Amino acid sequence: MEAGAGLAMQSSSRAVGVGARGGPGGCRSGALRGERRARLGSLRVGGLAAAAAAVRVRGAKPVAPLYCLKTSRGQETLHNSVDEALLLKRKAEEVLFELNGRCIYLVGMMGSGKSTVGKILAEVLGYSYFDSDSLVEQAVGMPSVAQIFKVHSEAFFRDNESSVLRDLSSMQRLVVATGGGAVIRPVNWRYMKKGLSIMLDVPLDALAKRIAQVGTASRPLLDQPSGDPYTAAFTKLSMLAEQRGDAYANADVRVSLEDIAAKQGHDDVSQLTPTDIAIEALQKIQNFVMEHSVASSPFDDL
Ligand SMILES: Nc1ncnc2c1ncn2[C@@H]1O[C@H](COP(=O)(O)OP(=O)(O)OP(=O)(O)O)[C@@H](O)[C@H]1O
Ligand SMILES: O=C(O)C1=C[C@@H](O)[C@@H](O)[C@H](O)C1
Repeated sequence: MEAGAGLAMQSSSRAVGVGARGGPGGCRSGALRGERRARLGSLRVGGLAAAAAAVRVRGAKPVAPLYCLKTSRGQETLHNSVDEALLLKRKAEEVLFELNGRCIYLVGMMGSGKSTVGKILAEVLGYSYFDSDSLVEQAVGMPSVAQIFKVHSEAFFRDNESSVLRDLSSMQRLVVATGGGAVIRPVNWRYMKKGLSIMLDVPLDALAKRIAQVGTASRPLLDQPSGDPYTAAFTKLSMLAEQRGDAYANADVRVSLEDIAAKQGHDDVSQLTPTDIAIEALQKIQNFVMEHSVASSPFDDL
């Protein structure tokens, strides 16, 4: 089956909310409706670091700040998530224009949050979301990447991964969460360079903790039948990171969780929400597009 045949089935641009921690209880961008929307022009962001202290629509005068009310932990969290959702929405509006339909490819190690952050970006940009691992599963007709590796081989998986990326590269307005190893084949970069690529850079310790939490069975390159899952994941991820460092560096922008945490005054990346990361990704995209004047679409000439 051709990889492209499954694309429509997988698309989901409405997959997740944009609230704090990305969880079901998080505050969604729907919070923008009503009177709060009118204040968007100059919202002071109490819940984020000083760097993100103010968001202003061009030419608008500052209005009353929306600070966290520190009366209770719950209220503070609510305000933080409203601040985050508004900032995310505002950034997405700016970036959307500059993207001009270009696709976004998220690259990074296993567990780096490509799917989690990718769904948020797709939702706020109104893009369709695809996961290249899932598309390979559909194309091959097998329920998991792990099974494809077992029954066929890694090389077979990689061939199909390249076909999927080739098919996706002819489209517009997509956010694609790529497989962790998609970066190793130069031909995949030819496809991904039709859009903008973002590398999610997450410390290995945080990756290994995330992966150990859910187990390694679904990730064949990390799977180890016995032993401590954290140690197994950490050891293998360290090796892969070493091998793939240069390949990940091909990405147009790098989003470092350590940098975001430092800006926000956290000493641990685990305190960052997926929304924090999505906001930083949008900011980095905007900087990249402005620096490289790539506002025109690669499809303009076609
Ligand atoms: N910012 C975050 N903070 C804490 N946990 C997170 C964060 N982002 C993602 N996670 C969790 O880490 C795990 C991996 O995330 P996700 O599936 O988005 O990564 P991925 O890069 O798509 O992984 P893979 O390439 O292996 O499929 C999930 O359990 C997810 O809930
Ligand atoms: O890092 C990798 O090489 C992989 C990551 C996963 O997303 C899958 O694409 C597969 O398990 C291989």
